Amino acid sequence: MSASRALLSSPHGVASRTFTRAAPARLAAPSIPFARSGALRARSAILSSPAATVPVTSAEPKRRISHSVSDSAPLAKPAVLVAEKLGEAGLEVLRQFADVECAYGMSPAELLAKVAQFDALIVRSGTKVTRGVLEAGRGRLRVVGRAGVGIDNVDLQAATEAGCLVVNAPTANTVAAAEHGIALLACMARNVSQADAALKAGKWQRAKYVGVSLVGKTLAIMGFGKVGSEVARRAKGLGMHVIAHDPYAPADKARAIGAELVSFEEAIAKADFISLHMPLTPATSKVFNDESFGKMKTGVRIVNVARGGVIDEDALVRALDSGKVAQAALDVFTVEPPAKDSKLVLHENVTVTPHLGASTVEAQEGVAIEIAEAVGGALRGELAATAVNAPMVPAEVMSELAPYVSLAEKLGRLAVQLVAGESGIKGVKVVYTSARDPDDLDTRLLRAMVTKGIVEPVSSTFVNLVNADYTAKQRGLRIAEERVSHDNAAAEAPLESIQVRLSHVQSRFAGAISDGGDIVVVGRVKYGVPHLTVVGPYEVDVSLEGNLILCRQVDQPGMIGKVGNILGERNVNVSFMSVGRTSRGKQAIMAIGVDEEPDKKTLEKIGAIPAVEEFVFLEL
Ligand SMILES: NC(=O)C1=CN([C@@H]2O[C@H](COP(=O)(O)OP(=O)(O)OC[C@H]3O[C@@H](n4cnc5c(N)ncnc54)[C@H](O)[C@@H]3O)[C@@H](O)[C@H]2O)C=CC1
Ligand SMILES: O=C(O)C(=O)COP(=O)(O)O
Repeated sequence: MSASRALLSSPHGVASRTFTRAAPARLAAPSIPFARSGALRARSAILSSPAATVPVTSAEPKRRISHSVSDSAPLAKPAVLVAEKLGEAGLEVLRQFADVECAYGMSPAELLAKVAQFDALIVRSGTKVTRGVLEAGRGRLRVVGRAGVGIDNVDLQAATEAGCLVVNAPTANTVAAAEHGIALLACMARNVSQADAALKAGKWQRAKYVGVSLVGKTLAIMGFGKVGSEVARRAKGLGMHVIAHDPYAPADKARAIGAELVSFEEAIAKADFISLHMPLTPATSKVFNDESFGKMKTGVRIVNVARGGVIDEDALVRALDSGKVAQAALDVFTVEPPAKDSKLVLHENVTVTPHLGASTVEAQEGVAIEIAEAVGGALRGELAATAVNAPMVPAEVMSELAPYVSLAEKLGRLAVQLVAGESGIKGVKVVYTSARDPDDLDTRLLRAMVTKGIVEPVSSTFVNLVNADYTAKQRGLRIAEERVSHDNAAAEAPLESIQVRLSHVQSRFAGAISDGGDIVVVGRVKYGVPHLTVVGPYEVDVSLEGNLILCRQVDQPGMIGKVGNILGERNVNVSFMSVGRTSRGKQAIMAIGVDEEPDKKTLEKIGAIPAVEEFVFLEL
């Protein structure tokens, strides 16, 4: 049996059965059951790490990466460069297996000059691990450890190209960030930093610094993930009314904490205080801008311990000057450190801290240990649950399976980008249609890819084969699977189609909602390329490459030409176009593959065509 066939083998042995997998309670190295001989080889290949250059056999107790040293040769200790302050407890862990050099405050040139002498580099948010750094380290540098959550300072693509594994420490600083959010909230409301500065300057100004109370006020938490939900818990304890906006969070998780999930518009309109906890993604970049500030209550107060880039900082200065926003408390900035003459930082109604969210003794100890262990494990070639750029499957297994793996991820990405509103994702169902023997369909890898597609575009979590089920469980995503037999015994392809269904969820594109009220997308592989074949009730056929515009319109002649012309005029190259309709003369949808993202004006022009009822731009 081929490696890819082995990957699809199943222990279940029953066709057309429905089963819901409960994700494992504890994270463990995955055990993938295989029914046939040859499977073990495939299994060990799947589990070997990204930089794997030596395929290993299942008999080996530990898996290794990129070591050319034979087992009998004495192994030199790896060298680890720690470029930013790391907790002593983590340094102790590192020293047990590595020669450790701490070189804090290096200039970019110093880092470039040094990095080639090390097997691993550990950083926090203050060091830019650029393509140049990764190229300078090529040949020796195998692991970059980010002692914290956000990896926006690491060039992931360059790391992957250099065969360098990037690991992070995503959980140990959650509580610290939440506590800092609460600290800023209270400080801001009571003018603590302004009053402190005044008193130290000899001014006793009790009347000037009358604050506002928190109890009974409405706090909107934007981004109900790890940090946001901890802030919610604490704010409830302060007697605040907590609402939250997170289109991808499960409503029952919010309910359990006593927070109500609402739409973006409702959250910002109702809030007295707004606390930001979403990751910086293309969708959240500058989402707090003139328009959104305009919709807030006059006198709203804003806290940001997420990433500076989610706020248009010039617009915030304008809103502070006009009094629309009464106060802001900021731990993070678009550029760090911000300019010394930054109007925002110097604004009298703004409280600032220099990216201190994760900076508690306890969090730094936790993060340091978490990253030291992750780096140690990665250097030994063990599986890294917190690997950020680990590919799911090594090359030899990918040959036949690659398009299905990509299809599963892209359907997940597509489905999650269609989600809108306040209800959150209640459940995910993946339906595989296959002509293969039921024993030959283990869907673990495909399920992991769907999870990756759903989670990564909207969070700071990175999903790989090791952590997929754990991540889904942690986020409250219940992923049910169904396998449907396809009656085509001669079919060579492992799968006919994959359907991803998000149950009872609101959508940015009503055309993606099926009869049952679910967002439904279906795809299949054609000529080795993943294609989208169904959206909601509509059949389409568009290759899943580049980006996609979905457009719902009244079924009438000339629509393709109109939309095509608008895109052509703006130099947007159309790679694919397909129209699907439920019945003649009623409604149709157009799926248009485009190489580049059309600008706002172009999209508005498409929306202005009278027969167009709705449209959405999706990144694949
Ligand atoms: N200031 C500091 O020192 C620290 C900052 N952070 C930052 O805090 C942020 C949150 O971190 P975690 O909670 O660990 O991440 P997380 O991934 O657990 O949570 C992020 C949440 O935001 C939601 N989200 C995504 N797009 C959204 C949108 N458009 N609108 C509303 N919600 C959206 C996601 O569904 C997810 O639930 C990250 O940006 C992280 O880098 C984290 C730790 C320390
Ligand atoms: O973990 C994160 O995302 C943070 O923002 C913390 O950054 P730091 O490690 O304190 O430089």
